[in-house]
Amino acid sequence: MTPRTVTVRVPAKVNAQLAVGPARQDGFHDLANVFLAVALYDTVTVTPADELRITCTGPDADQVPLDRTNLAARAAELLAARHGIEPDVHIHIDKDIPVAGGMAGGSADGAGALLACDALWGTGAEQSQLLDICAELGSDVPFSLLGGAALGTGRGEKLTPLEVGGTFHWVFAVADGGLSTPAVYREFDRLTPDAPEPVASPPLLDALRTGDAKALAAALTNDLQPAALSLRPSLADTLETGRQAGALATLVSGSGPTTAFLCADPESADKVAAALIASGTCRTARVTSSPAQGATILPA
Ligand SMILES: C[C@@](CO)(OP(=O)(O)O)[C@H](O)COP(=O)(O)OP(=O)(O)OC[C@H]1O[C@@H](n2ccc(N)nc2=O)[C@H](O)[C@@H]1O
Ligand SMILES: Nc1ncnc2c1ncn2[C@@H]1O[C@H](COP(=O)(O)OP(=O)(O)O)[C@@H](O)[C@H]1O
Repeated sequence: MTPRTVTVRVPAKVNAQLAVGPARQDGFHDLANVFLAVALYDTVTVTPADELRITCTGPDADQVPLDRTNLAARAAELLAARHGIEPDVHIHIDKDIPVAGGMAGGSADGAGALLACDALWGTGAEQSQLLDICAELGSDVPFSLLGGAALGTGRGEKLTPLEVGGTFHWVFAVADGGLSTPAVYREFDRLTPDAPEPVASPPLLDALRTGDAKALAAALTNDLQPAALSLRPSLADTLETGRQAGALATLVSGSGPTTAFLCADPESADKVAAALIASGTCRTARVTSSPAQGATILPA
């Protein structure tokens, strides 16, 4: 029997390494993108309806498009088209991942809607077919489906799962307003005319495998960070506040403007979050951990 409603939980991500090569002919950039899923989640619920419609709740809900440009709507349309059915479904997104924050919230909703519609419609797609649709939706979407940790090559859509030997503790400082991912890549091109081919860092992969937070802190890099700081110079104050409060490492999350702080333990993370909130250099700060499971159907 096919279910009447399906709810899927999908994690945000941070890029432990984001090595960016030169712009390709198609406008994308080749990456060595070490994705790490973090335990901040959107939940996507799908229910049969007369036609495709989207609703959204959560603190940033007013910034989420409710038309067919929403990645969750596009996911439902792509899956339905492949199976010759109509995408008549109500998709509700309960959004906890910051919008346009460099944490792949839209990608999470795309992956979540795809998995949920597959279960609702009984289309029974293999994971490899779902991953292909994810790659059509966006470079980060396959990782949202997979979760855990993975190296993304190509434009980030070709994934190799990575082993993670422990729990890492993070604080994310949420900024006011988002940053446009294409604009940050354009600024990267301007600042980095001779970008080398991107390569994954062996010390970083070792640190993930052994679960060594200090080694991971020493190896975190983001080639988009100078571009994000150039477009949003105030992020430097947020990074400095977290560093002074005891973070092991500070980093812009992907294309930003969310900033990420790797901490030694949950107590240190609480202290860093409190300092960030008190400083007024961010809208809010969230304490969480990684790795986190990819898109998961919740029990009815
Ligand atoms: C930077 C990263 C790091 O994981 O994520 P965010 O920080 O935005 O979440 C990703 O590369 C974002 O991936 P995603 O948001 O899925 O991007 P897409 O929809 O595929 O592409 C949007 C635009 O970003 C640029 N883009 C994206 C990926 C890539 N490898 N090279 C690019 O140049 C292109 O201008 C493209 O038109
Ligand atoms: N489900 C969605 N949730 C959030 N944003 C979405 C969604 N679908 C499409 N978007 C669009 O994608 C843009 C990037 O959003 P998001 O994925 O949250 O950020 P980022 O790419 O920085 O991780 C938003 O500004 C919005 O216009």
